[in-house]
Amino acid sequence: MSDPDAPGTTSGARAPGTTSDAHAPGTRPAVVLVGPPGSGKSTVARLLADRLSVVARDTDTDVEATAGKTISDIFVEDGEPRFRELEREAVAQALAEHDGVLALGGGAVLDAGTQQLLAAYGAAGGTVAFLDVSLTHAAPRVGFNTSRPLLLGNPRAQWQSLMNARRPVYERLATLHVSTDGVPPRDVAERIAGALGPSAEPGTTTTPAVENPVQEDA
Ligand SMILES: Nc1ncnc2c1ncn2[C@@H]1O[C@H](COP(=O)(O)OP(=O)(O)OP(=O)(O)O)[C@@H](O)[C@H]1O
Ligand SMILES: O=C(O)C1=C[C@@H](O)[C@@H](O)[C@H](O)C1
Ligand SMILES: [Mg+2]
Repeated sequence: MSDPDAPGTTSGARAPGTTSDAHAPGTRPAVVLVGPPGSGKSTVARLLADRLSVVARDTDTDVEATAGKTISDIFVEDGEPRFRELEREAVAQALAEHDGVLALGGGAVLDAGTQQLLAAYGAAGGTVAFLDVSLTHAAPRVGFNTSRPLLLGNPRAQWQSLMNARRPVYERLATLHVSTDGVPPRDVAERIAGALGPSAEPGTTTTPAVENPVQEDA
């Protein structure tokens, strides 16, 4: 059994009121990863956390820990609205207390409150990285099996439909846009680490290579 707080591990949800990561007031994630299913958020979060010597956290894992069941079971037994409620709470809690790499569930950005929190985090200098991927590259990664309840039925069409609806949101909230098509997860993590700049690159003075600066909405 690995140490849950070791660098690169994915931490789960904590009991309300606990502070096992010893977060100081004002603490925020080093980076938040957003993107559709199969974009590599969970995978890259672990690799990037290793790279930065911090802890990775995944709101999907947090929701499952809180509910005591898998996301698929939450969808079937409690419905998507209940899942989204648990997800909204998990995201808010993680944004408030996690100081490592934070991977969000693919649809977390659809919630208006979450959008506000992410916009404020980005405006305050936080990094929201949108892991972009095309259907062609997402398909073999996701495998389109039953563990992703929203992709049941016609997985390819469902994925593309989700992505079409969400792309504007991902792009609006992102402060960093990383295309992952044909890019191995480790290289995706490396690109993000490079974009985070000197604070994530001890001993260097490299200018952050932000590929897609924040776009302010009117
Ligand atoms: N850049 C990449 N290139 C090739 N395969 C990748 C890449 N990123 C992730 N994968 C693979 O794709 C699969 C899905 O990745 P992962 O679970 O990290 O995606 P996700 O964005 O977290 O999806 P979800 O939104 O469903 O949680 C994994 O098998 C992973 O190894
Ligand atoms: O894209 C989505 O809406 C989802 C993605 C997964 O990360 C899970 O959060 C869940 O399966 C829903
Ligand atoms: Mg994931």
